[in-house]
Amino acid sequence: MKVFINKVIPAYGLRLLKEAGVEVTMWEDSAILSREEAIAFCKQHDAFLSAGQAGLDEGFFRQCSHLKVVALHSVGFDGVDIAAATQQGIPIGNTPNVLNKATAETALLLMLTVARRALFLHRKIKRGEWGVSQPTQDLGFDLAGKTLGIVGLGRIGSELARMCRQSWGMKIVYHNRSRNYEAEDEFGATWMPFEELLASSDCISVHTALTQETRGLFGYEQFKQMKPGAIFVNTARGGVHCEPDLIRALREGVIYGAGLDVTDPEPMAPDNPLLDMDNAVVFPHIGSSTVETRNEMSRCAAENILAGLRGERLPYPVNPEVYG
Ligand SMILES: NC(=O)c1ccc[n+]([C@@H]2O[C@H](COP(=O)([O-])OP(=O)(O)OC[C@H]3O[C@@H](n4cnc5c(N)ncnc54)[C@H](O)[C@@H]3O)[C@@H](O)[C@H]2O)c1
Ligand SMILES: O=C(O)[C@H](O)CO
Repeated sequence: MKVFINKVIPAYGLRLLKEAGVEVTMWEDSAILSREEAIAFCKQHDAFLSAGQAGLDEGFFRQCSHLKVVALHSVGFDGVDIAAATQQGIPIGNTPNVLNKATAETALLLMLTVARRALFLHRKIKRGEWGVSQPTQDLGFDLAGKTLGIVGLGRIGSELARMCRQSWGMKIVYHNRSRNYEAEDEFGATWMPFEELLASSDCISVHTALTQETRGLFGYEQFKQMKPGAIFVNTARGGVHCEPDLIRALREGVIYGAGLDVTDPEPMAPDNPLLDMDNAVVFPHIGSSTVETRNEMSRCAAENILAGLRGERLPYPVNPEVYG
């Protein structure tokens, strides 16, 4: 059995595959594979482990209908035509839960960095502007005791809520498609309509998947409905906010600041205005980028591949309906 891997994944997951006798081809070049190149490789293999690949659409799955499994090295599966994979009988797997803490920590890091103006202050020292500090100078604001609004209180949103409630005593409000009663019981989270959450939160963190419903959910009108002193954080997908609207809101001081781990497109161009703004911080999509978490993600992906190759149900299935 042969698996094609389109990027370099941790040795941890690779070892699981090799120890099980799977023949591995891994694309180690820094040049990203085109959709056509990925299809050509997949045609020579029984399974595909994808750490982000453009064009996993209806045509891809039609041309690669022989694949016994496609294992994503991510929890998110936007950009993958799941219905088309299911139609071709291909199980898709992902890596849920193992990255909750790392991604929630990234959101928290962005919240703190923006609230305390950390990047601006770092640049100030670099410019030689660390003079006599005045007690009224370079002030940020406390997260402690403030209201955190979470849009999408699923696995990662709940982890962030837990951290912020337990360690910062933040009040948690949320908007989700359905009520999350466990979270309400565990950390007193309060569900509210989207508009009410916008107006009530000192910090808003986005944790929904990117779907037709959530694309462009945050535009200028939504930023205007937020408190003028509020922070916007997005570690979900860049498509959930409208970037030109965010830039306008930040320039006009409509909101206090923004922290982004995700942008649209990725990678962000080096001349993007957000990179020069003192009230914005951008990370290059590193939510799950810790050694421990990436090892665990590679384990999940390898286990999905092995189960798929054996014709067994995937341990972390995205489309369980494929089993009928
Ligand atoms: N920055 C990163 O590196 C990184 C890492 C992991 C995940 N992510 C992103 O985070 C997303 C969330 O991951 P998760 O594991 O917590 O997923 P999840 O499915 O557990 O949580 C998503 C939540 O959003 C809710 N939701 C969906 N559509 C909604 C809508 N229109 N309005 C309100 N709520 C809605 C769902 O009900 C669910 O509770 C992923 O889809 C991925 O895009 C990013
Ligand atoms: O969805 C995910 O898991 C991340 O965004 C990719 O690492």
